[in-house]
Amino acid sequence: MKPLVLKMGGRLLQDRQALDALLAVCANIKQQRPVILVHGGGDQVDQWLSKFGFVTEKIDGQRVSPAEQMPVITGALDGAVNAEMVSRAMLQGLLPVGLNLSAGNACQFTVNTRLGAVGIVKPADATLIELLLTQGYTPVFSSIGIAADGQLLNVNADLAAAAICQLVKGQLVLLTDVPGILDANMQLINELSAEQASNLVLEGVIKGGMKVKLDAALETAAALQSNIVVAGWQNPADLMNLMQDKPVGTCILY
Ligand SMILES: Nc1ncnc2c1ncn2[C@@H]1O[C@H](COP(=O)(O)OP(=O)(O)O)[C@@H](O)[C@H]1O
Ligand SMILES: CC(=O)N[C@@H](CCC(=O)OP(=O)(O)O)C(=O)O
Repeated sequence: MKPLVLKMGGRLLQDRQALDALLAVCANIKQQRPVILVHGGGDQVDQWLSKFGFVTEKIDGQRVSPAEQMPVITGALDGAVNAEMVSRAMLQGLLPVGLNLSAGNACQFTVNTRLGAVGIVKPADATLIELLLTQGYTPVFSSIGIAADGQLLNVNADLAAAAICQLVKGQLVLLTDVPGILDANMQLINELSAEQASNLVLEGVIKGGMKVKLDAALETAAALQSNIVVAGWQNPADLMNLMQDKPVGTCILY
């Protein structure tokens, strides 16, 4: 069965009850099919950078990441947040293995120099992931990558999840802190075509972090010829419903 590639936004880690409930659902799903987790941590990076006295900004939903800030960004995403995610997943019996995007050459990168040490991620080698899945482990990816010359790179976690999903030809679900993509009246959009989406972007209705999520979803939908769901993490039953093909969140059509 197709692996489920689940992206969890960093805000979820600040709500331990919701995180544990969601990971319990993942443990359930894992009895039927492989699960891969990819996590963000944007809020945690904000906190770490400010503690270290750095000022930070985002352009079009992506963090400007000067090389001198990368030890702090890496410490937050591939250190504290990844370890926390692994620890909570372990408690749910998921047999998690913490990884970054360069583990086993899973992904390769070019550098988005306009944003500093930000990686443009592409899927590369699935060998390690497949090995782990075959043995019953749950890969838990941070969104840190390493360029061919060894430079540490910050990758938006939605785009990271999209690349991992394309690599394993999985089912991508992007979980966030809102119930899905909302229209101009803040109502949930149930289904969205690429054309409708681009109009909503032009109208300024879909922006910032949600625009990046949409890009990640559209790219993966086209690559895998399958629909991609953006949904909220607040109600863990939603994920179970989604696995039973019930409509949840916003379905982005390929
Ligand atoms: N049309 C939209 N519908 C829903 N959220 C939107 C929309 N446009 C912008 N957003 C913003 O995008 C945020 C989700 O993106 P982001 O903060 O990057 O989440 P995550 O950390 O889960 O990746 C929402 O909390 C909301 O503030
Ligand atoms: C380049 C870039 O923007 N990287 C993101 C990586 C973390 C992330 O995407 O976290 P969420 O999913 O919690 O938003 C950042 O530094 O915030």
